Amino acid sequence: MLIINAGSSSIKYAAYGHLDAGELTLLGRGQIQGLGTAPSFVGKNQSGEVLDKMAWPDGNTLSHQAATAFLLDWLAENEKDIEIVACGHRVAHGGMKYRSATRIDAGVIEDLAKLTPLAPLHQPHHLAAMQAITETHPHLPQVACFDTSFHRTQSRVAQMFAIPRQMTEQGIVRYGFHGISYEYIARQLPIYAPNAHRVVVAHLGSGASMCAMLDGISVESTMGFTAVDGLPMGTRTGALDPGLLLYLLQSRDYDAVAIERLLYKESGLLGVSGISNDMRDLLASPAREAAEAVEVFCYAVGKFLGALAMTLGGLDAIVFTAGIGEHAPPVRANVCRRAAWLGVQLDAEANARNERRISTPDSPISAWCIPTNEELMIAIHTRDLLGRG
Ligand SMILES: Nc1ncnc2c1ncn2[C@@H]1O[C@H](COP(=O)(O)OP(=O)(O)O)[C@@H](O)[C@H]1O
Ligand SMILES: CC(=O)OP(=O)(O)O
Ligand SMILES: [Mg+2]
Repeated sequence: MLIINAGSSSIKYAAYGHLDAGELTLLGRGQIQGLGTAPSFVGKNQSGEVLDKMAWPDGNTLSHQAATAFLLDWLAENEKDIEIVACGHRVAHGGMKYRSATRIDAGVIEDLAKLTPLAPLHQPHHLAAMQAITETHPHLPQVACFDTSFHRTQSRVAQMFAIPRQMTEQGIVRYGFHGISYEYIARQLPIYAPNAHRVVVAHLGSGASMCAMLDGISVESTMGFTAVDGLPMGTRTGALDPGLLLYLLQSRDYDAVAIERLLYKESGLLGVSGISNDMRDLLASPAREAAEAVEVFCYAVGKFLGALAMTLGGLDAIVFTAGIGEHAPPVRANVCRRAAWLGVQLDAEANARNERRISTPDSPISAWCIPTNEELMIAIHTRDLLGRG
């Protein structure tokens, strides 16, 4: 099975073999990361050894579409031994209709395309990947796995906006995203922290959100109807006073296109720093603006941690994952410092080494750094769905 996970700054792929006992075996994986800043590719074999890598010097111009085409060409050329029998795709938005993994056909593609305005940095790239695969492998079964599925366990109240009821009934609700990642973490955490029932997971990547889970079930998340709500992100605003948008429309000559650009592309870490949307650049920069962008980000993570702990009636553990969550000790340390009053005691050395447990052994609330694996989760759903057929 070929798995494709298009994110806002990256396209990740993995190939899994499906052996007799239903076990999934990793055959190879890799990604193009840094789309929009400094794109680079790495392809690895099943043991994690690098097979190939390259970087695009005039990087900013590599589109998601070109990156997908590059990956498919590279796989055809360099992974000739892997015969693809199915393809699983990550899809950011499933809307009201698609609540679990679904076999892709022309009707599904048409439905998902209608959700593009709700996830403009993602949905077109998922669809482009499906179409590219359909062209090269017209009979290959393809499966869509949705970021929104995991959150459908949330209470009606948690999913509601305070808007006229008929709009809620039409599906204008808080969907939540990054659910494929949260589902993977929900399966992993009991291995490390079997007694953690009330957990907040911070998926901090180019897109960033947080999820409150009770015994591995989503009860609340920071993202809403679209993937722009909640935390500030690489280029997205996060939660914003909606009155500001009205002001821009009425008094500053903004139109919908300019608003979309502001919400999705010009803001977040990039907008505040004026330097980069990549946390690595900001942590390495001596500029005051870079430090301020990091502070704005960590402040928001801390603020939402408090709110999510409230929805759980307390907190047993916090988990950091995704690009920033897995690789940026200063960000985790900053957030844990803010949560010290709640009972999070950071183990600074474990944190600096990106160890799994980053809190002290007697910390009342434990803190964890757990790498996510959305590709494996997609492979499991793809296998389960097609296996049933
Ligand atoms: N070593 C690192 N230190 C700090 N931030 C990092 C590091 N590695 C990756 N990141 C951050 O993670 C982001 C990518 O995260 P990822 O979860 O792969 O994003 P996405 O799936 O949204 O494209 C990058 O934009 C960068 O900000
Ligand atoms: C939903 C979302 O923001 O995804 P990503 O973090 O991959 O951009
Ligand atoms: Mg991602």
